[in-house]
Amino acid sequence: MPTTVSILSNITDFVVNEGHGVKGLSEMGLQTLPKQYIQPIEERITPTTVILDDQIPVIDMYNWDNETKLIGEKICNAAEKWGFFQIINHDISLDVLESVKEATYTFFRQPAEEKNKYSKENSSSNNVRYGTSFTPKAEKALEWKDYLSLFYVSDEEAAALWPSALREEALDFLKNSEIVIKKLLEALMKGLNVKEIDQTKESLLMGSKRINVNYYPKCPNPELTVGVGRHSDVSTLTILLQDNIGGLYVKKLDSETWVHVPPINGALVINIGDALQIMSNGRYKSIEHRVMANGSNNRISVPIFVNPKPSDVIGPLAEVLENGEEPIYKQVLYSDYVKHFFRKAHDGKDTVDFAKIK
Ligand SMILES: COc1cc(/C=C/C(=O)SCCNC(=O)CCNC(=O)[C@H](O)C(C)(C)COP(=O)(O)OP(=O)(O)OC[C@H]2O[C@@H](n3cnc4c(N)ncnc43)[C@H](O)[C@@H]2OP(=O)(O)O)ccc1O
Ligand SMILES: O=C(O)CCC(=O)C(=O)O
Ligand SMILES: [Fe+2]
Repeated sequence: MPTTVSILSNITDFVVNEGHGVKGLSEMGLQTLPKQYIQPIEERITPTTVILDDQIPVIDMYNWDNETKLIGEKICNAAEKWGFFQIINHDISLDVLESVKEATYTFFRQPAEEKNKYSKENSSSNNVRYGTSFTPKAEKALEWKDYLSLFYVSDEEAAALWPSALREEALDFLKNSEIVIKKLLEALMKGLNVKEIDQTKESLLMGSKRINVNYYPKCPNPELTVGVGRHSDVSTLTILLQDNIGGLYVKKLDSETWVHVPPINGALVINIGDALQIMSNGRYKSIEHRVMANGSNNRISVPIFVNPKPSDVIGPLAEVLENGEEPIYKQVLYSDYVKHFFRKAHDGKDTVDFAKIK
């Protein structure tokens, strides 16, 4: 049985290689944050940069069938001004949402040896990955988060490869989100002058999906570290289910200030990702966000990343450039873009420079 002292002398082994994660560290009852997790001051979330008198829009989807245009305009406005919004009355049942949250706990409660079967080193597939922080090998300071990441290929592959602790519940959330994803994309495309989402567009906008489950355990000295560092998602859009703890912060456009995303029971947080920022030639904003660690509670979240297919080439859509607008992004192979994102530590909005016309 390793002692606390021996674990602390080799944090990376215990947390990363043996698969105990930060959950394992947290459950040892640490009083002080290990030095590996101490973030530089400029990366910590401090009250001085958080504003309380503004928040991301909350959009009610209840009357979608009768008010498609009005609700669609609110969605496009939010995508341009905030890049983030919450939706309520979206038609995914509370049961589905509660079940996937519970299953997330079921997965993370398992022993480290069980979860570590899905680590990068041990997983039988690149499409299923359990890990901690973001990309520990490339990070100067680690992030206080464990995750399981599941790339959806087919129900058959999920049945064969996804952990049974959450397979059904994750698939249910994915399947039930399909209708609202299509509504959101339909509205966003109308705002870009795209009349119809044909097969090519469907692949570009939602050709692949990844569902992550994130676990942020209670943290000693939460003010010195982060749950997730500043980043924008590389998706087309992300649908995020969060629990009632809070801690997600979003950067306000064209400012150095941040707003908190308050948990609303039954709501989903939607954000525009880099792929849609690029396709819209910068009209829709893929906004930086980050997660604060929490000193009193464990927190979980479940994002679904709706993406182009890895083999798609993305760039500003022809419909957006029709009026003579100059493209600010070039055409890039989506899998190259994602690999670039995953190979470096979180660095705010720098990923999108990969696609910028210099
Ligand atoms: C984990 O914490 C996160 C995650 C995020 C995610 C935000 C998103 O927006 S995810 C949306 C991602 N898009 C897709 O999944 C699109 C489709 N997928 C692909 O194109 C490919 O699966 C691939 C991701 C490009 C992987 O390609 P492949 O060639 O098969 O694999 P590798 O060469 O091994 O991967 C390249 C490089 O990335 C690392 N990596 C791969 N997958 C993940 C993953 N799920 N999580 C973390 N890291 C991953 C892999 O280790 C490789 O790095 P090396 O250093 O080993 O070369 C947002 C915020 C978070 O905190
Ligand atoms: O946990 C959250 O609230 C956000 C997580 C996130 O930004 C991500 O996984 O990309
Ligand atoms: Fe994110």
